[in-house]
Amino acid sequence: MTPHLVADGLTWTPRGAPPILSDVGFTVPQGQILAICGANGAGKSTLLRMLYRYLRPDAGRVTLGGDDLWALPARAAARRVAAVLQEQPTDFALDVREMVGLGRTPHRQGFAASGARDAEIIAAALHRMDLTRFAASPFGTLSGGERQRVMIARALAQEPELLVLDEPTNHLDIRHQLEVLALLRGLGLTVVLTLHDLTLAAEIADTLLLLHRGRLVAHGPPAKVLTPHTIAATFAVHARVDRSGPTPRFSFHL
Ligand SMILES: Nc1ncnc2c1ncn2[C@@H]1O[C@H](COP(=O)(O)OP(=O)(O)OP(=O)(O)O)[C@@H](O)[C@H]1O
Repeated sequence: MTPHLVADGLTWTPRGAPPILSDVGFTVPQGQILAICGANGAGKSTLLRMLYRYLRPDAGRVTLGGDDLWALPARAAARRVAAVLQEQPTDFALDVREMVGLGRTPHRQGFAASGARDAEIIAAALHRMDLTRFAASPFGTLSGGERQRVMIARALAQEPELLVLDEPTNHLDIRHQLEVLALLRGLGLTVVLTLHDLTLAAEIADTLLLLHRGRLVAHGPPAKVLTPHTIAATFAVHARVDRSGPTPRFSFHL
């Protein structure tokens, strides 16, 4: 089966600095979830930026459904890839429905007003993220976790093929963490996300990629990738992996 997303040889070096990413490659089949894990500064957000067409790699390629992402017009790429980032927007004057409605922008023709179909899609995204009661609230009055759910709803309203999320469970309480991850699983979309919590990553991801100083340490099914050896190489900690339950549990020490 042809993978839906292919990243090949991704490399990026800022001017006058050492490489941030070196020859990173992976594939993600249609509808699967890839989790990227690594220490602070490992290059995870930099790698995501190449997938949502924000940072052009110095070398390497990203293809989605066989199309080179960097050869597509920006607007076409924006219809196909949605990103939920750690930095949240500051347009606090918009209400939640308007904020989610921004996800429809790449689908509009010229200055056309949003139509009934847009309104339906926005309402469905609000409902999915348990935000309907906040629809008329100003974005700026929401809690950090509620804002995070708005950003995910906005990405869903975009109806992308590929959803990229940078630490999507940040700010979320335990219930909403589990709900968001369950929702991502149920979407049927190709998803790439970064997560610091290895237990959550092992639970949600079909495949997991470990990055250390911009280089790939391991890539594959979580049970194969997350070993004491690879965790030590990635995070410089000793790890114990308890595999007695349905999903692995980790304990760490220095
Ligand atoms: N434009 C830039 N110019 C120079 N260095 C950069 C630039 N962007 C990122 N870096 C550096 O690249 C490294 C990787 O950054 P990145 O944000 O990708 O890490 P990360 O793995 O997402 O980290 P975290 O877990 O802390 O979010 C960091 O050391 C960062 O300082």
